[in-house]
Order: sequence, then structure tokens, then C-alpha cells
Amino acid sequence: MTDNALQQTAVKQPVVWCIGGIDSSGGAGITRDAITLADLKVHACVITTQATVQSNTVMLSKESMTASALNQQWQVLSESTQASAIKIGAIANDEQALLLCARIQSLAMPRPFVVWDPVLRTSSGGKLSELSEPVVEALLNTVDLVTPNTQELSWLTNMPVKTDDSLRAAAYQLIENGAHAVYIKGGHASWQTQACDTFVSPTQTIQFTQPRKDTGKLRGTGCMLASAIAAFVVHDYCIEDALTLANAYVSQVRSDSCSSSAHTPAFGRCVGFPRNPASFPLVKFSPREPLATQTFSLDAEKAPLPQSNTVISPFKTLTQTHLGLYPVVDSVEWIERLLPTGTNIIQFRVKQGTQEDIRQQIKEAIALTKHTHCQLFINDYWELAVELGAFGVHLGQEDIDTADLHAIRKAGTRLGISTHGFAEIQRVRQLKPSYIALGHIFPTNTKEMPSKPQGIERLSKYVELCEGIPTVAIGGINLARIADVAKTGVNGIAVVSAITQVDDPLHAFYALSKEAGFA
Ligand SMILES: Cc1ncc(COP(=O)(O)OP(=O)(O)O)c(N)n1
Ligand SMILES: Cc1ncsc1CCOP(=O)(O)O
Ligand SMILES: [Mg+2]
Repeated sequence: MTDNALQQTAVKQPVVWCIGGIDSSGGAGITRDAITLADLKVHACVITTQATVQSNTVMLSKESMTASALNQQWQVLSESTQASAIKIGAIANDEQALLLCARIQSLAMPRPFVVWDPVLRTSSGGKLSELSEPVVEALLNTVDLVTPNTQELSWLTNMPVKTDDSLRAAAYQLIENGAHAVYIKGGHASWQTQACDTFVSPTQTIQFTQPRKDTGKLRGTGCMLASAIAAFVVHDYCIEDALTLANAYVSQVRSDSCSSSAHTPAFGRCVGFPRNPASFPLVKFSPREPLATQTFSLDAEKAPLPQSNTVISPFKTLTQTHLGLYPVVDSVEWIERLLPTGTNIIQFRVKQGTQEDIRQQIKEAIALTKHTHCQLFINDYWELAVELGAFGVHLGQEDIDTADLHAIRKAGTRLGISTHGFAEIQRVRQLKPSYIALGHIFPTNTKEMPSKPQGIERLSKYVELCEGIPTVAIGGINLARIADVAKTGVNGIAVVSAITQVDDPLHAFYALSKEAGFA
């Protein structure tokens, strides 16, 4: 499913099965799920676990389905449609839960992604779920992701959740109990000054931070979030991006609901794919470490995620933000050869050689470009770039964990950073780098990439999200593709093989520039 398909309602939509309760007021439950999914171009099929009688302020009663009625709904659905993902909300009792576990486990591999929003109570306080400990464990072992708020996390683990440390301890406990991954919604974490959601898997922790917003009367935000995660997963986003987008989606509905008086705020309105950069959370990645050693401190320099209210000074800006074609080359000879084109920017990217040899090459590259308008970026070797006074340095995601960003900023060395999706963009935007690279856009033979090619539609959205920071597209860009890439509004287009693997590199430079509309 491409992003293009996400935008065209006429295209066959992927299907998510929503299993949960009906809220007669329409504010939450499977009605909310279906509205959210439709807003994100996904078709919802529903399996009802219980019918509740409630308004926006009170829950009066509920009637649970028997396990056999649930089973029958599953059976009929499975005969007519295939789920791309399953979103589970309120499960009334052990019988229902065990039936769902058995049904999910019997699905053919690869199984659809399953997210469980373990709704315990309605926002008005009505109890929706009575599950025993072993059954909770069975569910945790079966689903791919569980999305509790802090109260539900406490219920799932029998642990107090009242501080960041206790939240982390409970999340780790849930993983010990067999959960594959957990996303904790921080909205109820009253001790936090910001709204911080935390994702924990056996290998990593990701924090998603937003300024706290007055939630107003909006209901069903938990259902909305879990449904949005399922929607973005079926639209083929990696889990980090699906979580970032779902967080931004809920934030966008919240803002809309607070700012508009033209509708009932409890229900919110459809807002579509999140596009407003202000709705996106700050993202911080960290490896999962033993409880005793890991801290949640967000030191702006050592760990590159500041709190959203921390003021970070930007890296030195480019002298020309209209970058045009950006050749990425591996020798001084290539730089010498390409300088006569008048290129505004060039990257020295060398992967082999002794430190001494590379130092010498960087020195020569700097000398060659010193009195030209060509902005020279050194890939990887940030210490040498700083020491030798290069114009800029280009770093990857792993490099920014270890590089001394403060030293780079202080030296006035420009910084370009690679990203591969929404989560990484939100990780680096807050650092205010000199440019953000977006890739890889198309399949490439130049480098082995761990992620999938992003395509043009995603690239357009990334460019929008980077507002105010220059952008560079990279990966598999050639003469046939460059015009479409340029139309997205990127400031620069980086190429390796389209220049270095052709018979006439200078001719290729001019032809690519012309095709992109740069010449
Ligand atoms: C302009 C531009 N974008 C991305 C990259 C990739 O950098 P990185 O992630 O550091 O990977 P390597 O290039 O070191 O393999 C780049 N070099 N330039
Ligand atoms: C270094 C790098 N980073 C992401 S894709 C890529 C290689 C781009 O090379 P090409 O332009 O030949 O596809
Ligand atoms: Mg690198």
C-alpha cells in the first residue's frame, strides 16, 4: 500500500478488525475506532464484545456478548474478509479473552499486527473489564503491542505507577511477563510537566513528548490512538513511524477539538493524515538498559533529545540554502573534477583508509574548496572536520549518539543528519541541524539499507515536516526520477552513482541539474 493509495479513497482500502465495546454515545469504543480508521483511509470491520449504555458523563449499564456469540462474529468475518491488522479494545471477561487468544493464535503466518488497548474503565468511571491475572498474561503473550495509560499499566502489573522510575519498572515487568511491546500513554501521568508517552520493547525505549494540552471534553482518545497505530501499520509504516504518526494524529484532533466551537468537542472531528508540524511529538530513542543504570534524564547534549521547552541553539546555517545537485564522492580527485561545474555543495564520503590517509585527504579537500562557494561536508569524520575547519559534517543516526554535538556546534561546523522516516525526523528536528537528509527515496545499489525505500509521497510529507530546516533527498535518484524528486520542494538532491558510475560525469551533472530545474 503506497501513500498514494492512502490518499485515494477509490483504491481498495486495507481492513482492520476492531474488537471491543459499543459506546451508545458514540464517543469511544468501536464507533470511535471506525471513525478514526475511515479518517486514515482504512476500512473497519467490527466484532462486538459488549454493548454499553452511556453518555458523555455517565455509564448506566452494559451487556456482554457470550463467548459463542463472539466466536460466531469472528467466524463470519473471517469467511468474508482478511484482517491486515486487529485492534482490540474492551474485553468483558476471561471467556472472551481466551477465545480471542485462541482465534489469533490460529491465524495463518504471517499473522496480522495485533494491538490491544486494555480499556478497564470508561472516562466516566464505568468498569468494562474483569480479567484474571493468567488471562491478562495470555493476552500479553498473544498481541504485538499493548497501549495502557498509567492506571491501566498499574492494573496490568499490580505495581504502583506514580513516578517515571515506577512507570519504567512496570513497563519492564510487563515485558518480563511476556508482552512483546508496550506503549504507555502519559496523559494521566500528573507528575510529568509534559505529556510523555513511552514505548518499551525488549531492545529499545522510545519517548514521545508533547506540551500538555488541555484535553477539553474530547473522549475516546485511547481508542483513537490504538486505531491510528493499526492504520499506520497497515499503511506499511515501520512501528516507530506508526507510533509517531498516531501520536501526532491524536494531538491534531485534540487541537482541533479545543480550538473549534462549531462541533461537539466530546466527539472531535476527522482531521486526516497529520500534516501540521506542531502536532508532532519530540522523539527520543534509547537502548533498553538494566533498570539500575538507565536514567530518564534528557540531557540536551549527551542524549540529543531536549525537553520541548529546552532552548537549543541551532547549528550554523548554510551559506546557500538553495543546494541544487549534491554530489557525494569518495576522493579528492572527484572533488577536483566536479568543482568546475560550480556545484554549491559536495560531500567527501570515504569508507576505507588509515586515519592519517583520511586526515590528509580531508585537508586537501578543504584546501580545494576554501576559496570557492562550494560547501564541503565531510561524512563520518566529525573530529577531523572540526579540527581541520571543514565547512560541515554529515552524520548518520548512530553517529549522533556518540559524536560531541556541542563541540561541532561550538566550532561553527555545519551539521547535516541522515533520517529514514517520521520518528527520526522528529528526533533530529529539535537539534536544529544545518540540513536534514531524507532517504533512501528509491532502491539503491550504492549502500545496503536497513529500511525500505520511502518513495515520492512520503518525501513530500517529510519536506513539509522539516519546515524551516533545509532538506536533502538521497537514494537511487537518477535522470528519470529527479524531476519528481525536485517537485517535492527539497532544497538539495544528493547522488552518488548517477554521477560517479557514468561515462561522462560532468555531462551527467548538468543534465541532472537541468532536469531538476536547478540549472
Ligand atoms: C546527503 C546524505 N544523506 C545521507 C547520507 C548517509 O549518511 P550516513 O547515514 O552517515 O551513512 P553513510 O553515508 O556514512 O554510509 C549521506 N552520506 N549523505
Ligand atoms: C549514502 C546513502 N545513504 C542513503 S542512500 C545512499 C546511497 C545513495 O547512492 P545512489 O545515489 O547511488 O543511490
Ligand atoms: Mg556516515
